[in-house]
Amino acid sequence: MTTTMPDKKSQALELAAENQALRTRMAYLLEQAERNHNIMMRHQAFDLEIVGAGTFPELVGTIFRTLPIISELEAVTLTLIDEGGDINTVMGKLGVNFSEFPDLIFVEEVDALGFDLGRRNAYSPTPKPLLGMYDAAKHGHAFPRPPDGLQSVALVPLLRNKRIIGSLNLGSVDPTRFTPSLGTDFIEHMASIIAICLENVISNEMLKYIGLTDSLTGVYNRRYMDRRLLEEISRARRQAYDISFMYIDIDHFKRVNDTVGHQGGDEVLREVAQRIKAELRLSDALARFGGEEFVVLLINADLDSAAFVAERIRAGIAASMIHVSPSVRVSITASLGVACLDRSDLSVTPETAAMELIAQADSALYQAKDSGRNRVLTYRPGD
Ligand SMILES: Nc1nc2c(ncn2[C@@H]2O[C@H](COP(=O)(O)OP(=O)(O)OP(=O)(O)O)[C@@H](O)[C@H]2O)c(=O)[nH]1
Repeated sequence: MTTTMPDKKSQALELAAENQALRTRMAYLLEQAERNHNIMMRHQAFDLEIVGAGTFPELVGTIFRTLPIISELEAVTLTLIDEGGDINTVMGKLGVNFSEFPDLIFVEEVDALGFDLGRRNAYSPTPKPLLGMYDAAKHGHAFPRPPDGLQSVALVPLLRNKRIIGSLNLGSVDPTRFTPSLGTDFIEHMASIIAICLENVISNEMLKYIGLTDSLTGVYNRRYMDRRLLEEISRARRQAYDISFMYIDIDHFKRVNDTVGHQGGDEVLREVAQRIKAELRLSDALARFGGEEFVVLLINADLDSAAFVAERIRAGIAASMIHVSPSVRVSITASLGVACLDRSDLSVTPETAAMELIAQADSALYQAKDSGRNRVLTYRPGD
């Protein structure tokens, strides 16, 4: 009877303390839930953004810009498998500037990604992410510019239909961020969305490229040149520099076909395309307009310098015989017509200016053919 009071008091104190602890725990859990909710929302917005990316630079740009922020990471890099360098070549041709993406790494084969793949076959389980402390010798290939104090990393395979297309590489200065015991569902899910988006934009860009190139010679086609010409005419007018256009037509190509066959003729077209290309600058554009006709758009070139390049191309084509097979060689010449864009009349639309420029080069080519072939003629207004 006499001892119950202190007990009750201490019980009450204990309850109050427990209550307080529960409240603190509750507040912590609420804060965590809110934080997770925010992270989820940011990731959902990120997913929407990358799913909506229409081009390769837009997609990788978004990944490198946004992912480090929403995931609170100090390093995010991407390694892509590019067997034979096709992705690199096509993206480069479509104007992707890889120097803008120093954290984009291309490797030739899957072994270079650093996953422990062992002997794989169609039934092998999909490889799991690699998580752990950063080790320059082991992970350096995935972090070409490691941030100061990089501590823990996750290398997450990018998978499409069980095929590894690359890896998403995440790095943190927090040593506890990526530990081998951490659950990987979240980062695997993120990597799977990134992999789908990457595959999508890469195939879209490849299709775009195929639609703009000539399948026989690999140079651009008429559709590309028509578009590019309009862009370049507008730019040349704005920035006041010269552009020139050149028609190149192989002489007596019908005879070549008759002599070496259509396949032999195709081989000649491929070789001529290479010989023209060898004389051009990277900024110039070469296209096959169809048949045995090539055109070149020269940026920052007046009529005289374009004629000089044309003469080099003519000489390059005529210089040595073309091997169409180990036992058959043919001599080829070409005629060239060159014209320079008239920038004086800005009331002319770029479309009309393009048509005029093409027609002027064509008329110079006609004269070159007419006056004996294997020569360069220029179009000079008023001549
Ligand atoms: N092998 C091959 N031949 C083609 C291709 N496209 C067009 N040709 C041929 O190119 C030849 C063009 O002949 P023409 O336009 O008469 O001109 P040419 O014989 O080159 O004579 P000139 O231009 O006047 O010097 C035709 O025989 C076409 O069949 C192609 O993709 N491959």
